[in-house]
Formats: sequence, structure tokens, C-alpha cells
Amino acid sequence: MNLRFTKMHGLGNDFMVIDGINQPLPENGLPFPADEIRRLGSRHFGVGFDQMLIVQPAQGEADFRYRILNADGSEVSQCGNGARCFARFVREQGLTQKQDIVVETAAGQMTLSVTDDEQVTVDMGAPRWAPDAIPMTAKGEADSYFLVSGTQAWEVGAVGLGNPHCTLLVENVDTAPVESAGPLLECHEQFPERVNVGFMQVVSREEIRLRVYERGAGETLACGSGACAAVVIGQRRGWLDNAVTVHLPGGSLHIEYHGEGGIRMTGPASHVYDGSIDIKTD
Ligand SMILES: N[C@H](CCC[C@H](N)C(=O)O)C(=O)O
Repeated sequence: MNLRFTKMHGLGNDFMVIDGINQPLPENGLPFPADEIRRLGSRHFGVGFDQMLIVQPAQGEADFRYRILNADGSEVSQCGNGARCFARFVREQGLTQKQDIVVETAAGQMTLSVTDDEQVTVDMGAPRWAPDAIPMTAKGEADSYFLVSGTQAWEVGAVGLGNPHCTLLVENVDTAPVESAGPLLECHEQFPERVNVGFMQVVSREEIRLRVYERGAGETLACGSGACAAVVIGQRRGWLDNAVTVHLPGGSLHIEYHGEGGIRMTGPASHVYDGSIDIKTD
């Protein structure tokens, strides 16, 4: 099946975006076999991406539905940078003229607002602190948890944003053990669906630096939901105020959370190129 796609990124977190409205896709289970998603995600044998985003008609009241597939072929329910690129995509493809777009994912509904200066603000929903909502196994909800692996132990905050996140505090993100601790914690037994792992350096009460080892993709240049997770975890620990600038390797996001309602994330969404490719669908 030859399909058109658009390559986009949010601060270097990159996506292969497929219009599944004007190009109806098979609806049974994954739209493509997992090994084909992995091939397409390969930066040597395919398009290359951290996540594939598939835009589909909404099943309920929302304007659209979108599906999110990590480069390892796993399907997930939340992608902050992807949501911003999705909003820009549906407007540029003429699928909507709206500036406020309601989209449904497996995690529920989100509202995306496109501002005039090409920034997009996403209401990422409220943080979920209860272990079974993250999900993680733990005796009960806590400000932090000690995760043991072999002879090592890490103190992390953990939160659900429609996808699971744990965040460690580090002195300096440049020397954080992302390559060693990232894969270990991603697959830690206390996270039954694995977890995204953030390494946070607090610069001030309004500013952090962050690196994220993403579930199903490895370290990315930016992670929108990871930035939201780090901020609310930092607020819960008393380190951060309501409005925080998050500096990631690919650029900066503005995150606001006032203790109730949704976490609001604002940042850019960039178009790279349009292409087409033959994709195996069975
Ligand atoms: N790797 C994530 C999905 C993509 C999240 C990230 N790209 C973002 O911007 O939020 C997960 O498995 O939950």
C-alpha cells in the first residue's frame, strides 16, 4: 500500500504523520504489523522517527482521533510533542480551520489551541498520582519511590499523564546516567507497562533542564509529556512554582500547572517534508 506521510518534529522529537482520513487504513488491531512500524522508524531502513502518528476520524464528539506508535512498534496513549505537530498537521492539510481542536486518544480527550505565532498550547489533562493510574506497583501513593535494580537504587517521582513517567533529580543533566539508568528503569518490574524516564536538574523555581529516556524510543531530543511530568513532580516536592520553562536538548517548552485542572504545555511544531512510501499492511 503506497501511503503519503508528513515528517514533523517538536523540538527534535520527530514524527511520521499519516493522514488516515483521506487514506483509510486497516482497522484491525495495529494499522500495520509491528515489524513494519519498526522498519519505518529505522533511521537506516525506513523514514526514521521517534513516533508514528496516525490521524483518524473521531469515534465520539471530538474533531479527530489520533493513534501513537513508538519506534519499537508499541502503541501508546499520550504524546505531548506529537499533539502539537498533530494540530499543525490537520490545519495545514485542510482537515480543519479550527484554532481550538479537540482530539481523542486512547487516554481520553485533549484540547489543542494553535496561537498566531505558530506555537501550540496543549491541555495535557490532570496528573494521576495513584500507583494504579500511572500504572506502577507500589504499597501506596507517595511523593517519591525507591526503585531497586541489582545493587543500585534510585529515588524517583512517578506520575501518569495518559502514559507513565518517573523522574529523577540530578545535579547536572550533562552528566546524568541516561544511557545506563534509562534502559534499566524503562523496564523496571514496578512498571508493568514500562515507563518513560526523566532526568531533571532544577536551575531555579521557574526553570529546569531535562533529558528523557523514552519508553519505546530511547533518549529523544525532547519529550512533551516528560516535561509535564518533571514539572508536576518538582512542584509536589516543593522545588518548582506554577509556571516553569523546561530546557530539553532540542529546545524549550513552557509548562503551567496550578494544582488543579489540566497541565498546559506550550511549544513549537515544525514541518520537515512530505513524502510517500510503500507500507506492508498485513
Ligand atoms: N514514549 C512515550 C510516547 C511519546 C511521548 C513523547 N514523545 C512526548 O512528547 O510526550 C510513551 O511510550 O509513553
